[in-house]
Parts: sequence; structure tokens; C-alpha cells
Amino acid sequence: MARLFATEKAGGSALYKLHAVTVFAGICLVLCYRATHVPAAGAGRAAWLGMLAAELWFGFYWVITQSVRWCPIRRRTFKDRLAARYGDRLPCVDIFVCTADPQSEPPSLVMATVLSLMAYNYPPEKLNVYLSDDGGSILTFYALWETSAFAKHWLPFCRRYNIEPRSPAVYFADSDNKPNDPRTLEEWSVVKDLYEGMTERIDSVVRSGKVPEEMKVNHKGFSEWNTGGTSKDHHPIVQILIDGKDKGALDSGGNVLPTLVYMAREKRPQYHHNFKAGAMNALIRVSSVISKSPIIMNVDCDMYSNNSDSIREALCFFLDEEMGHKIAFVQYPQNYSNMTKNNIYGNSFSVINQVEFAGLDTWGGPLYIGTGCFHRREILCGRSFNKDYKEDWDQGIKTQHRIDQTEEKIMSPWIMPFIYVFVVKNIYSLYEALTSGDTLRGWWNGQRMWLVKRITSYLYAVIENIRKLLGLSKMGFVVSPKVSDEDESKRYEQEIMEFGTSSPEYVIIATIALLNFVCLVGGLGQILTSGQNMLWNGLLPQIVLCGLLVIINIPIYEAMFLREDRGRIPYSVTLASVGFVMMALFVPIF
Ligand SMILES: O=c1ccn([C@@H]2O[C@H](COP(=O)(O)OP(=O)(O)O[C@H]3O[C@H](CO)[C@@H](O)[C@H](O)[C@H]3O)[C@@H](O)[C@H]2O)c(=O)[nH]1
Ligand SMILES: [Mn+2]
Repeated sequence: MARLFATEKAGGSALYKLHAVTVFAGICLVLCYRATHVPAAGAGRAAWLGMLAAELWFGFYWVITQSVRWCPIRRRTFKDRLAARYGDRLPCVDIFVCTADPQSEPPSLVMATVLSLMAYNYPPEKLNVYLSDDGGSILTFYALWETSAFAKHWLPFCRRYNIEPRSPAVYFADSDNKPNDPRTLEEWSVVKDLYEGMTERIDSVVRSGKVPEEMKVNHKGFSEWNTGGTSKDHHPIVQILIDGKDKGALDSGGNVLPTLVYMAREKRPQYHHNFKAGAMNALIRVSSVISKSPIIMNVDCDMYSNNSDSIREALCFFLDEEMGHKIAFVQYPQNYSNMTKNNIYGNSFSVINQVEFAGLDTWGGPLYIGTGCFHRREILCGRSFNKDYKEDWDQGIKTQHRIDQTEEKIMSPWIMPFIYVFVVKNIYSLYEALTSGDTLRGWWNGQRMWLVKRITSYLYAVIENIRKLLGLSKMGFVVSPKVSDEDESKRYEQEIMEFGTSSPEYVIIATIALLNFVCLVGGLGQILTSGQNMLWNGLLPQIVLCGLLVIINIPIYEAMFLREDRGRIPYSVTLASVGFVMMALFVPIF
């Protein structure tokens, strides 16, 4: 029987393999050098040990990252075969959307997400969309009730004109989507007006913080909020806004609508709610009573689906006769829609999506990234997985600064493997970024963020994990805000890094940047005062490395000393970092 999907080898080019093999040889030579050049006790053995640890860690890290590049594969689906074989015997699908707070996650935005999912090109009677509201907010419930009415116009409109993407917010924001044909334009304008009217009503209700009394008579569900209660302490609420089984629930074209459910799980102060994971568990239980579809999809509330055939694509894997039973989940890549050209925060997922996911697929597929993923229900309910996942970035961080401290005899041939590994690794990473669609500056910005993340968030994560293992803290989770003020957005458009608050992370970033600057100045000063000899005696690689770090940190210096806008690094942070650098400079004297 013809397969529903094909697996193709992607890349694994000779150039890549040559690079990988020679860099590996370079790493081995570097370690060889370390092993054969152990200094005597007291003559820099601590620094030697630090360098060795850093190089071992780098080598390990490098091998791991090559394992997801060695033999990448791509999958191709055959939706026509799926349609021919299954016709209308396709399985039911439950879609879970999670939201947590109507202030940081504006309900009008969440509703665009919900609509993009309700409008999937899939039999609506087989589609069930659940919105989990961890804010337990009547405002979100009101927004969903509005959405259930607007869906009656949006879904047939999408189907008739084969609209893509099916998030009304994204679709109407793009002026290229305005049709030319006058009859289509008329309908387009009607739907657009309906959409904008709805968004305005939702936004104004959210602004005012309460639902007008005359609205509340429209649905019995509003009475759930009559008894008081707060977002952290309330009874469970489940309201079916559209019941797909109800023969009367039809869209404006007379078609059945997908089932639409609002859910706010019970919350009590004495029970920990476990954030999104807790919401997902509640969704699995509630949906098992209402629809119990064998396939489940999960989407974060700030995303939208940009392909209306996503369900059919995923089913090509689950329903494949030969391999389907071995597939537990189908993960879609995730992308940001408002990326600037050079991606100042280094958060483009292009290399991850195009290179690493394809490489991971060889080894059984990428991780569940938390959104845009289809699971079999039985996998989530039936089996237990033992996950032992540890990471120790600490060593890498501790030893990172040491690079500046040991001296390498520059004229020794042993310098070659160091230079080769450093240069080739970075050139290949640049090549990979460029061929995945990033820009040169985007790659450079990514390198800066690589540094920033490792000295702040990863360091915090290590400390937090240790504290958790010792029973000193419980993991927290702060819902990331999905709104920003106009000033901030403008700076984002101009690719200017945003600081603004005096968070301790910024002290770390500023201190390290400043320390590198001071070291560079100090090093150059030494060369000037003691002549060229110093340079050739081993200071050159240190100057180069330190210089690169200074160049990469230019936006940090700007934010500390030159910028005047509200997103600059606050004076208090600059002051603290100057203090720390002074301490670092004077401590060795005493
Ligand atoms: O108590 C909570 C907290 C969060 N959420 C929802 O969880 C999702 C992710 O939260 P967000 O603040 O947007 O976190 P991000 O860092 O953007 O999300 C990434 O990281 C999360 C935690 O690892 C994953 O769950 C996400 O899928 C992944 O995109 C959102 O839909 C939230 O509404 C809840 O339902 N309940
Ligand atoms: Mn998010």
C-alpha cells in the first residue's frame, strides 16, 4: 500500500563532513597539547586545569551538536492519498489552547489564535477546540462568546476563498490580502467590519475590567462568576459555547461548526496549580468526557496556525499503515512573526528548524517544544516515561573567563589546532545561518545573545535547579507579557536592545562587558609600554579574543554610556557594574 509520507535524506554534504572530521581532529590535537604540557605545581597548574575543563566541555558540546547534523532527513506527506484512502473516516481531533492572564495576554489576540484553529481545513464535526483559562476570567469567557458568534462568518469565508493564514488578525493586517474583484471585496469588507467590531468590543470590555450587565443575559455561562472567587481561588468552570452535535449550531453558510469549549480548572490556594502543565492535565480530563478524540493538538495562546492543512499533514504520519503505530507525536516548528531583519535578540529559529530538527528526526524526532504539537491521546494517558535530563552549564561558564588568563606561546605550532577549531567552527556556524535565511548581522547578534544567555539565564537555571534539588525552592513561572508600549516597539523595529529596568541580570551583562573592555585596554597598554615582544610572547591570542568580546559588546556599552532613551541600562546598573569591576581589579592586589 502506498505510503502516506516519504522520508528523504537531506544534505549530509561532503563539505560538511570534511569540516566536521577536521574540526574533530583539531579538538583532539588541542587535548593532546594539554596532556603533554602539564605545568609544574605552582607554575600555572590551576589555569591549566581550568583550560582543560573548558576544552573538554567544548569538545563534548561540539560532538553533541554534530550528532544532530550528521545525517539529516526530511519528511514529505501525501495528503491526496490520505483523502483518497480515508475520505470522511478521518479521526476526531481535540485542540487545546492555554491562556493565563487577560492583562498580559490580550483576549482579542487569543481569539485570533482560536479562530485560526477553528478554521482548519478539516470536517468541523470532527474538530473540538478547548480554551483553558488559568486567569479564570469572565473577560476571557466574554471574548470567547463573541468569537463563537464571529466564527459563523469567518469559517465559511475562509473556506470559500481558501484564505491563508486563517488568523483574522494576521490576515486583515496584510493589505496585500485585499481582493480586487468587487463582489469578493464586498464580502471581505463585511467580514472585516465584523471582525474589527468584535475586537473593539473585547478590548473595551477588557479595558473596563467588567462585562456590561446587558451582555450577560446572552449566555447562561456568565452566571458562573456570580459567586465571587478570584483567579487563584475558584470552582471549576466548563462551558460549551458551540456544541458540534447540536443540529442547530450552523455557520452562515449552513455548515456544522466545530465544538468550542471554555474551561477554567478549579484553583485553591492550598493546591499548587503547576502552571501550563496543570492546565494541560485538566484539559485532557475534561476533553475525555466531552469529545475524547484520539488525536490532541496543543497551541499557546499567542500563536496562530499558518497552514490550514496542518491537521491533515499530521495525520499522514499517524495514519500511515507501515509506521503510524510507532509515532507518538508530530511536532511542528515554531516561528516568530514580527522578527526584525537582523534579529537583535538572536531568537530566529531558522537554524534550529531547518538544520537541527531535520537532524534530530534521524534519532527519533525533536523534543516536544510546548506548542504546535499533535499527540495521540493514548500516549499522554497510558504510558509513563522516565525522564532523566540533566545539564551542567556551570563548568562552561566558570571556565569561560579563564581563556583570557593563560598564555599560549604564539610561535609554537600547537597554536594551529586552536586557531583552526575556532575559525572553522565559527565560519561553519555562519554558513549554516546564512543558508537557513539569517543575515550576517543576524548571526553576529545571535553570537552576542549566546554569550548573554550563558552568563545570565542559563546560570540562573543552574542555580535554580540546584536550589530545587536541595528542596530550597519551587519552580516558578512568569507568564511572558504579549504587549509592549509604543516606545518599546519602535526601538524593537530599529533593532535597539531593550533594558530599562534595573534587573540583576543586567548587572552581570554590564560587568562582564566592562571587565573585557578594561582588560583589553590594560593589555594594549602593556604592549605599548613594554614593546612588541609581549605581543609575540603570547599576548596576541588574548588580545584577539578580548577584542572580539569588546566588539560584540558594543551595544552594551552604548546602552550604559551613550543612550538617553528609556530602554537604556539604568544608571544604578552601570554604577553597580563599575563597582564590581573595580573590585575585580583591586582584589588581586591585596
Ligand atoms: O499558569 C500558567 C502559565 C502559562 N500558561 C500558558 O502557557 C503558555 C506559554 O506561556 P508563555 O508565558 O507564553 O511562555 P513562553 O516562554 O512564551 O513559552 C514557551 O515555554 C513554555 C514553558 O516551557 C512552553 O509551555 C511554551 O509552549 C513555550 O512556547 C501560554 O499560552 C500561557 O497562557 C498557562 O496556561 N498557565
Ligand atoms: Mn509564549
